[in-house]
Amino acid sequence: MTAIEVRGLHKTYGGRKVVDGVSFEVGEGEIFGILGPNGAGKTTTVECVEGLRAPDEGRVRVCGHDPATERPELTPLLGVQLQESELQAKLTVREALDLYASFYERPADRHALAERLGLLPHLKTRFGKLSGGQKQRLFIALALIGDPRVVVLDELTTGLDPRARREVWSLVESIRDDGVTVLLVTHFMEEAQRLCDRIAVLDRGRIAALDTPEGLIGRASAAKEISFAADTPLDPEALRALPEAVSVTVADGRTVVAGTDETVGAFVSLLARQGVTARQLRVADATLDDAYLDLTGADLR
Ligand SMILES: Nc1ncnc2c1ncn2[C@@H]1O[C@H](COP(=O)(O)OP(=O)(O)OP(=O)(O)O)[C@@H](O)[C@H]1O
Repeated sequence: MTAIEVRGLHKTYGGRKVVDGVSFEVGEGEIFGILGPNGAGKTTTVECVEGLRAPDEGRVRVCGHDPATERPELTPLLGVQLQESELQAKLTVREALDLYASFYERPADRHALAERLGLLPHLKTRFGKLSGGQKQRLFIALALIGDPRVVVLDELTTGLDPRARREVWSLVESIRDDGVTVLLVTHFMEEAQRLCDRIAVLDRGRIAALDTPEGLIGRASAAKEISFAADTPLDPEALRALPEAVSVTVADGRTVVAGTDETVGAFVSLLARQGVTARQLRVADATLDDAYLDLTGADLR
């Protein structure tokens, strides 16, 4: 079943189109990522899904409801974690959970939720005293407190250290394992690659690509990257002539050849023919970063 449907979404601010015909569908139980450079229109798109902004044009449905006009029907079905959320510094974790639970007719079990998110030891801690990771876990708890079918998470792990980020990823996976559909806005390639079933790459208000992480990586112009140092320099022209070689660069004594599996095979034969020994030889697969750069010309790293 389709959990989220977005068709021909348009949004203009002051004569400038920031969302320009965006369409996608998210299946029930899917983690769907929206990735793109700053200002690409990601937040505007998800805020239309959340009913926080009204589209100028287009159709948006969440669990079959129009977020712009069917807010009461949608409230128990949709959980939202806002970008740069803040709570009153003096509010304790328990008070925040109680307050948000009071918005719903049938809230989730607060104790079970706090336990699952590792918040039980912090119930009496004031929001202002929580670490970044603890705050993010609380925001996830608040997004889940209405026991929703769909949850929107916008830049969830920005500002977290690598350990806290991984903890949050495991939580997102466990949410999905419970059958909840997740719409995730992220700036992190590793996060998108690890978590998302499918990703829409948004660029200047349009979808530049929509595919599985593997499918997107397959679109990178170079699927393999060979890098090495050689005592006897290899002729760059011979390297450029390798089948399917996309580029050859030499810097600080290391040569990098971007290409495909076929390039790698031919490169090994070339080494043998010329009797050259390659030191510190590495062959790396293309990553989502490479595909992203090819698709948008932008660098998120
Ligand atoms: N209320 C508004 N009024 C005018 N312009 C806006 C408004 N909200 C967003 N914009 C502009 O629309 C464009 C898209 O913004 P949006 O926040 O959707 O992008 P984003 O992809 O989420 O960016 P980021 O990664 O920086 O959060 C930006 O240029 C932004 O400045």
